[in-house]
Amino acid sequence: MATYPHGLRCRLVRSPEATPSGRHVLGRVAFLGHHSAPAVRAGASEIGIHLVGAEVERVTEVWETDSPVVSGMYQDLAYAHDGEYLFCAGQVPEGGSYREPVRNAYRAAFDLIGKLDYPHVMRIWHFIGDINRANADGMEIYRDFCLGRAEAVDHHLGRAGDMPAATGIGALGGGISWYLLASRSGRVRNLENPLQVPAPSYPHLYGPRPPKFARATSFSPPGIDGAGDLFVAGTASILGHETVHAGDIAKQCDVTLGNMAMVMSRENLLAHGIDDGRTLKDLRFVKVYVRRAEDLPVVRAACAAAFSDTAEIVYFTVDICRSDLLVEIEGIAPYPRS
Ligand SMILES: O=C(O)c1cccc(O)c1
Ligand SMILES: CC(=O)C(=O)O
Repeated sequence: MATYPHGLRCRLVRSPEATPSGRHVLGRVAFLGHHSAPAVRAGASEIGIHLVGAEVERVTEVWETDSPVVSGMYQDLAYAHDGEYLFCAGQVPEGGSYREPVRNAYRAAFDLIGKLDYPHVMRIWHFIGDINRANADGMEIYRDFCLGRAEAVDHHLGRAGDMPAATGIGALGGGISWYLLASRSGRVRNLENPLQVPAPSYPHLYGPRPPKFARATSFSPPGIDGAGDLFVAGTASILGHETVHAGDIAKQCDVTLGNMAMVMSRENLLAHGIDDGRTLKDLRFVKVYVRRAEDLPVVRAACAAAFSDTAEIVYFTVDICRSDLLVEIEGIAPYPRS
């Protein structure tokens, strides 16, 4: 993915293969037909997320570095780190309420980040079973999750503390599976999108505490100018804070892609003090989440037109954090651009 010293690299692997020589695996995220608990396997942190039916191609996202890795378990979190990068994965079991277990899981991760000294979190992913269903108290599970996360973030960063680009999406299995990437000395800058209200400022209409994430995160290792690796958060058909084009998959794709293009644009990077600019064609690793399987052909066509032929694009059929959203897309535009 990147050619700077201490390179962090992502690969999407469709069948088991050997790690290229000189590379070391920090984390493996296997998208499977079942969940598997975070564990250390062959020296790397590994988690299995139930995101595909038995009939669908399985894929593993592999995070590699070029320095040797130390791995271990910390309170149910499986982690690996190389002196510059930390990968950490966790799973909150299925239950009637997520507020407290999510708060505890986030606290464990903040503790680990502090203890190991990787203060710059650059990206987080969460896969939430029954995301649109009610918990035992009648609150939508996504809102319940957001509440626990917001409380942990308040505690560790303070109310104004900002969080990096994230994904919060459905899963086929229950509970919450999640993983993050952090760095020791790189520079993390969280970006907003002028077309969207920052998620942490969403009105109470969407739940008692807002989702704490940025629209994109620029990660620059020491010595690299510009945006470095640009992580674009899970993005959907939201303008301002409102869902637009409920029920219309083609229009939701257009708005989603427009939001992604805007957050990466030169205009937006300059507005955040970053002298750089990217387009949808710079995205190399794209995950596309589609609520209804019957919408896949329309979404595939929109993505094929928008993204580069050399982009790796993976499609999953899962629920999305608002019941009226039909599609959500995330991606990574790595440094250097090609
Ligand atoms: O709550 C989140 O972290 C989140 C982030 C991005 C998209 C999304 O649907 C949810
Ligand atoms: C996708 C989503 O949940 C958001 O942008 O708020």
